Amino acid sequence: MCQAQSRKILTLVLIRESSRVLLGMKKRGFGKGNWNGFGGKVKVGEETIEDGAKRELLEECGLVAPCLDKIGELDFEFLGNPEIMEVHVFKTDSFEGIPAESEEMHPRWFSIERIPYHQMWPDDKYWFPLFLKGSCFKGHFLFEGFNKIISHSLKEVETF
Ligand SMILES: CSc1nc2ncnc(N)c2[nH]1
Repeated sequence: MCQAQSRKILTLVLIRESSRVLLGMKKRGFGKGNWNGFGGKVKVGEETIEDGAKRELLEECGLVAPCLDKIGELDFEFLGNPEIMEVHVFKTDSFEGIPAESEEMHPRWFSIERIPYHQMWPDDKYWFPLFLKGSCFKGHFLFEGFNKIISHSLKEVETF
């Protein structure tokens, strides 16, 4: 008997300069202890998913990003959980402000040669290199628990 599946729309923003990427150490909640992009839920009443992404970026590290480029869509599924996380991934290299710590996140710049994959979600090592080379991508990751990927699919796409 298959379970009905529902989807939760989430955002993920990566701030990229020529040779470095801004990541945030998640201080609490889901993903605590991982270096993540910035993002989270899209609120009811927010015009677009991109608006939600901009709001989360500002809340989590104090940066204002006037425009975000959509670069990816990642579906995360967890064994036994019918709710699929549909994560819309954005990047930008233009922002205002200085990265600041929040209750959620401790921001830090990482050289693109030294991305801390051992302290990131296990899926990142698959799609982050596509982000770093400027590709757009679509992927699906099936997790058992939060640390084991049972299966995944990932493809580069022309554009969104
Ligand atoms: C639940 S799987 C997941 N992978 C992720 N990669 C980067 N940032 C996140 N918030 C992520 N969540």
